[in-house]
Amino acid sequence: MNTIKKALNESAAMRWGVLLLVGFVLSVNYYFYDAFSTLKDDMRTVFGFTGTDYGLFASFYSVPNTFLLMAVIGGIILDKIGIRRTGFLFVLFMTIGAFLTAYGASDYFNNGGFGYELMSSFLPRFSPELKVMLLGRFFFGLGAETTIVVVSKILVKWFNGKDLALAFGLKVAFGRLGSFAALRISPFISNEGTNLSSAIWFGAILVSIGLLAFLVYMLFDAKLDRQIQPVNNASTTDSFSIRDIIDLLKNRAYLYIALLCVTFYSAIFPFNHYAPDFISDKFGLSSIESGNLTSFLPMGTLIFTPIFGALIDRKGKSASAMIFGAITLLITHLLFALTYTPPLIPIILLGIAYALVPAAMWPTMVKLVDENKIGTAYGLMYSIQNLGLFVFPLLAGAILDATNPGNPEISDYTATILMFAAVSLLGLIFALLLKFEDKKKGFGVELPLNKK
Ligand SMILES: N[C@@H](Cc1c[nH]cn1)C(=O)NCC(=O)O
Repeated sequence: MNTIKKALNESAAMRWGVLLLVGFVLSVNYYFYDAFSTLKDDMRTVFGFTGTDYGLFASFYSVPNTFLLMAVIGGIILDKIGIRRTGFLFVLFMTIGAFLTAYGASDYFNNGGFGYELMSSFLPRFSPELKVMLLGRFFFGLGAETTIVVVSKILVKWFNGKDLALAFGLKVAFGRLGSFAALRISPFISNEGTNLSSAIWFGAILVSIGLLAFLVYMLFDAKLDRQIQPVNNASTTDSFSIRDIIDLLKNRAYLYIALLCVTFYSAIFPFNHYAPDFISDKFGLSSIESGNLTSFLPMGTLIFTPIFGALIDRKGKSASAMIFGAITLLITHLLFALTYTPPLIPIILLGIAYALVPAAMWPTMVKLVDENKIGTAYGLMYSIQNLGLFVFPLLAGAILDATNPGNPEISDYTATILMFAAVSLLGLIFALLLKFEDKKKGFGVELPLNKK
């Protein structure tokens, strides 16, 4: 009788099952990241948060990843101690952060519960609930970014040579599904702020279910390791050197793509934090209506990112796709800031940019960097990106407050959105520089990703 067993990753059903499990972890990550954008106005009425307070809250996600370089360090830890221990640790951080955030917003805490006095005893400019929520956002960000790097490594482990690009496109789609759900469910539960705390607890509970899903994944990961360990042992000993980071930063094409990454996402994610409130204020919609409208964005990208990814696999033109996406983003912000074009039109344009650039940008890394340095390359790119995700929500909140004195119910977002347009213009310049550098050095960024 034949006793040779297939490794788990050779079964298509197992691979897609694993994608579903870790995709769920990403969905809850993105859910909690985006759940607050439709609650901005509710946090203003319930907690008296100003635009600056809200901007600070959104920005705190990036503090550990930028100032403590946690995304790079997380990537290095991942390469050293492996997927299971790193993944568990960082998904746990994400869960602790989500629960801390919900605790800070809870009625129990705000009625003098555990820690309230302590939190009232310093920095009186910030309310006790904001301070606890900032701490929660810090831990959530610390866990969430490295979790994305861990999931990328899991996909390489299971899908390398077997539909890897499609798996990466679907990974982005799972994230967008979480954002879509957040924009729909969060304002619905909050019900104009009457159940604000429940809306945040709901998100935290989802994140904790993500931790359970990761624990289940760990069982499969351990089994796969038992099956493939002898084969892989020889190739997993590449140690980290600071020289790797210096070499990356000396590679101009890598630098341009990292700068495109920070500017492109800084004109999207921080904008998304304000989009439902902006649309509601400019076009006179309720928070549920503007949340529903904004949710077309992740819904569209959920469908189109894997499709654009599959096209780039076959036809190439990644640099051109990034340039086209950057131009579309610039047009979107100019339409939002300077015209009353029905908001669905700029949202569709934004969706095209938001699907096109990520589909082209993330896989292009394999053309610029050796495969054994790719974890460090992504980690460094995420840390640089988080600098933008820290600065721009803060700047947006400060511009909003400066141009709308007195924290009014309806705000004029023109100056804030023009700031996002300026950032998009910078992104376009870096996309063009990338294309020129590729032409000069011949990395092959415009060539298809699939090998003939
Ligand atoms: N670093 C993440 C930021 C993020 C957004 N939502 C949750 N985390 C990122 O850039 N992801 C790439 C993407 O295209 O979603």
